Parts: sequence; C-alpha cells; structure tokens
Amino acid sequence: MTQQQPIAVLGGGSFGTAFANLLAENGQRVRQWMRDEEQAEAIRTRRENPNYLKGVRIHDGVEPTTDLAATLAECEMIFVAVPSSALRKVLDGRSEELAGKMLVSLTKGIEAQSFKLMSQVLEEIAPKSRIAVISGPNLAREIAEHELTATVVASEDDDLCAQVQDALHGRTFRVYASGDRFGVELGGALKNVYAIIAGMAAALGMGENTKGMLITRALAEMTRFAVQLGANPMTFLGLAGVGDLIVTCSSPKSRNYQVGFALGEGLTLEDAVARMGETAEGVNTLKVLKAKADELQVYMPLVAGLNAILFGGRTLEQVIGALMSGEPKTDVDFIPTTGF
Ligand SMILES: NC(=O)C1=CN([C@@H]2O[C@H](COP(=O)(O)OP(=O)(O)OC[C@H]3O[C@@H](n4cnc5c(N)ncnc54)[C@H](O)[C@@H]3O)[C@@H](O)[C@H]2O)C=CC1
Ligand SMILES: O=C(CO)COP(=O)(O)O
Repeated sequence: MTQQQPIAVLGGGSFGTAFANLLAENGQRVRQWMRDEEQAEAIRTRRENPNYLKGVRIHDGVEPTTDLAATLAECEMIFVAVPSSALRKVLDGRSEELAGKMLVSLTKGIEAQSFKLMSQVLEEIAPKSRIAVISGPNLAREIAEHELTATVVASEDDDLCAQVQDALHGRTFRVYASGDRFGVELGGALKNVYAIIAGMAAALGMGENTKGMLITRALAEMTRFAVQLGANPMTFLGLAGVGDLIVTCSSPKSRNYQVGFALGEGLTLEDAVARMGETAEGVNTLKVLKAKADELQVYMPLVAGLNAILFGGRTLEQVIGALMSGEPKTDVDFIPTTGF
C-alpha cells in the first residue's frame, strides 16, 4: 500500500466519521462511503457531519462519497463501520470486488439468525479477502477529540495487523495487535449488553460498590460464555475485553449505557432507543446471546435478568431480588487452568 492510495471507511455514522478523520490526520487520503447523498454533500461543503459528532471538523483529507463500487475499486484497505444489522446488506454480492482486499471490521455486533460475528460474515461474503477486526475502549467522540486512546487489531494475518497499525498509529491513538480475532471481536459485541445494565444501575442511583460488582461479574459472565465457544479467556483481560467493558459500563457517552439509563428512568425500550437516536447494538445482541446461552446451557444471570426485564415482563426489583438471592457461587471460576 502506498501513501498515495486512498483508504476506505464504510459508514457515515459516528464511528466511521471518527475513523475517517483519524486516518486523514495521519496523512492518509480517505474515501468515506455513506448511503445518504445529502449527508455527503453537507460534509463536502461544511466539513462537518450534520448528523453525528457535531462540532467535530472533518479533515480535508476525507472525501465523502456514495459510490460504493468506485470506493471498493480504488481502495485496498477498507474499514467497515456500518451497524451489524446492515453489514451483510451493504457488501453482499461483492465477493469479486473484494478479492485480495484488506477488510477491517469496526462493527461490534452479532448476526441474529446465524450467531456470526461480523468478520465471520465478511469471510462468508468475501472469502478471498484478508480479514481483521478492531475492538477496544473506543468511544467515537473521544477519538475524534483526541483523547489518548488504545485499541486492538486482531487477525491471523500478521502482515495485515502490521499494515493496520501503520495506518492508524498516531500521536493520540495506539494500536495493539492480537492473533485472537474471535476473542477480540466477541468481547466487543458482548460488553454492549452489560453497558445497558450499567446505565440502568446509574439511573437508579446505585453505589460504587454496585458498579464494581456489576463490571466484575459481567466480565466473569462474558468470559464464561466465550470459553464455552472456544475463545481464549486471556483475551478478555485485555483492551478488547475488560478495557472496553469498563469504558462502556462507566460512560454516559456510550449509547448502550444511554439506553439503559433511559430504561432505568422508566422509559419503554422503544422510547429509550428512539430518544437516543443512534445505534445501540446491545439490544439485538441481548436477544441472540440469551438464546445461545440457553442452547449451550451457560450460566449468564445478568443476561437472563436483563432479558426478563426487557422481553419477559419482569420488573427491575424482581430481577435484582433474584440476582442477589441466587445460590452462593465461587468468585473466579471461569478461567480454565489448562488448555490455553
Ligand atoms: N460510536 C462508537 O463510539 C463506536 C461504535 N462502534 C461500532 O460501530 C458500528 C457503527 O456504529 P456507529 O457509527 O456508532 O453508529 P451510528 O448510529 O452513529 O451510525 C450508523 C450509520 O450507519 C448507517 N447505516 C445504517 N444502515 C445502513 C445501511 N443499510 N447501509 C448503509 N449505511 C447504513 C447510518 O445511516 C449511519 O450513518 C456499530 O457496530 C458500533 O457498535 C464501535 C466502537 C465505538
Ligand atoms: O464500543 C464502544 C466503545 O468502545 C461504543 O459503545 P456504544 O456503542 O455503547 O456507544
């Protein structure tokens, strides 16, 4: 890849916009693909995304476009930042256009019917491409506002990881590499569910002890689930596991946390999602995760509790009562001592 060749970012939302700017600030020429021509034109003329990350200036090196075929033809490295519900629709049928390209998923979700992570969907759509994922404690606005940030790029393809690190490393953004694509990606998808619970707890004025308990038991639960699927539990101790869990469960800037907060204030799920107005992957992830946990018989009381509140007609008080009076358990029981 030469400095001259543009890099593509697919998605006109907050994360696509933050990543497009990050790349451009590093001297890359960027094609940011979005479906809405009005939005693209507004970015072209005003150098600001009219719908996301208001107040953030879009770098001159970012060229907004609605021509997906031209974008894919022109770029070798392609970052995908559309919501999980849209990813397959956006790229399906483009296998030949994507052959040999470097595809990097930024999307943190799970496909509903297949339980596939987004890089697995990409693999299916574009089997001849090189695939990586990025995940970590990465609130879009903080990246855009140059808060010091770290992330993880994960792929079995070491050269691809190195090229992504090279493209993204900058004064305020640091990229660690990992060979555990599945674990890194799973961590990013699962933590969204617990951020909803953390937002609810915050709205109810729960204490700091509660927050510590919640985050730690969430880590236990997601790691237990991941181990059952064959992931390396050590990955959950890294940026894409506990790092992302902490930021998303602590920050009112997280959209999943915002949905939880609104639920805690008494809004219905529909109203909470509508009030927030952006993507909150945790809602859909919760549904597929609950079904998968039941199928695999993995003990996930937090997931079951949130599911009972949102879709089972239980009250928060009933669920908290059940969680606190559950049978006594061992603290760290989710990391096998051998095999990894
Ligand atoms: N915003 C953040 O801080 C972070 C977001 N992510 C992940 O990035 C992904 C994208 O999220 P955001 O950009 O934050 O969402 P967003 O809600 O800010 O924007 C979503 C964008 O996708 C577009 N879109 C929706 N359906 C589409 C379709 N069928 N075709 C083309 N475009 C479509 C929307 O028009 C919008 O521009 C999510 O999976 C999220 O979990 C990951 C890390 C941080
Ligand atoms: O993934 C994120 C931070 O790492 C963003 O979280 P939200 O999608 O909840 O805003």
